[in-house]
Amino acid sequence: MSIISHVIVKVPATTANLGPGFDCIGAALQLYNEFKFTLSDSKLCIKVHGKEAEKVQTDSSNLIYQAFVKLYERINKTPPGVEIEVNLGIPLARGLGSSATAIVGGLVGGNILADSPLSPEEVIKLAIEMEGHPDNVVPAFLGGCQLAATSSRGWEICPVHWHPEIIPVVAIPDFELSTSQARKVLPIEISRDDAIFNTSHFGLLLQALASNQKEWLQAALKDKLHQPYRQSLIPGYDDVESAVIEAGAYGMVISGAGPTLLALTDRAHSPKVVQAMTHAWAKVGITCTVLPLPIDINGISFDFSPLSPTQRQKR
Ligand SMILES: Nc1ncnc2c1ncn2[C@@H]1O[C@H](COP(=O)(O)OP(=O)(O)OP(=O)(O)O)[C@@H](O)[C@H]1O
Ligand SMILES: N[C@@H](CCO)C(=O)O
Repeated sequence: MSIISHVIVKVPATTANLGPGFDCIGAALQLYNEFKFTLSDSKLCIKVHGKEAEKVQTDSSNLIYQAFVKLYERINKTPPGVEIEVNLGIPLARGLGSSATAIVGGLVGGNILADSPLSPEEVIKLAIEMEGHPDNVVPAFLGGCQLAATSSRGWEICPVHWHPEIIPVVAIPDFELSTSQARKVLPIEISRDDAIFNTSHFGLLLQALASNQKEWLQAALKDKLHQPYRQSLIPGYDDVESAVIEAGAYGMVISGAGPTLLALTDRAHSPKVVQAMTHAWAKVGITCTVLPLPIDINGISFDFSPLSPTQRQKR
């Protein structure tokens, strides 16, 4: 029996892939969704607040609720009645890990209300299983920049040092691109040359992120696994990239599956890069919100209240 009446879980946005690290690396950003789970005797109730709130399902197909139910399935218990209140700070289907926040939020909220039967490692594993790849859910849960690789134990998760002088700037356009649509355009097989290209550039990326070595970062953000195939889904990609380089950034990549674009820059060039992204996209008729977003180093955070003695007696 739960001794907790409600829990609030805050989960950061994430930017996955970082160029050559398709499906294996991602970093948490200081932009958040917040989920409040309250035990309830009545049927499921989901309330959503914030911009784009009307786009989120409020029935049992809601991804947060699906994750909540999954948690209870994993521990062989019937899910309790719950009211879910969502404060959306992260735009949906833009490549900033909104689905990962819903999955992580639902699993963590469910686990806490069930008195934490699963360890953090088990919750992360379940989140990867639900999302299908680790590069958003792992940094969303743990914070910082995280690399995940399969192993005989399941997953090896490894923090990646991110030099504090490397500033992420995201340009979030006013159109959506679902991850499933952006995955459909990818080839099933790639050539050996492209595999070597990505292996070498990904190795360089890890060293470049840790050292802030300018030339390494400039080269390391290149990729041949997904970006060349996805660029045509993002109008104005080449214009924004040229403007960003001209403004002094190290480079630009697609954030997650897109359409948000991520520039990496040093602190001094950050204001110019913000302007360049805004203007370059406006020139091709696309309105966007451009934000320098520092790395979140904490991952999930939560706050909960115990049941009152009267509530305990009722249950
Ligand atoms: N806060 C939320 N509550 C419920 N469902 C959500 C929430 N955020 C996202 N979703 C679900 O996830 C879908 C978006 O997932 P999708 O993977 O396409 O985009 P993303 O996670 O924002 O981008 P990326 O995976 O590239 O970072 C939404 O259409 C919605 O169904
Ligand atoms: N690695 C994933 C991230 C988006 O969920 C992709 O690029 O499709």
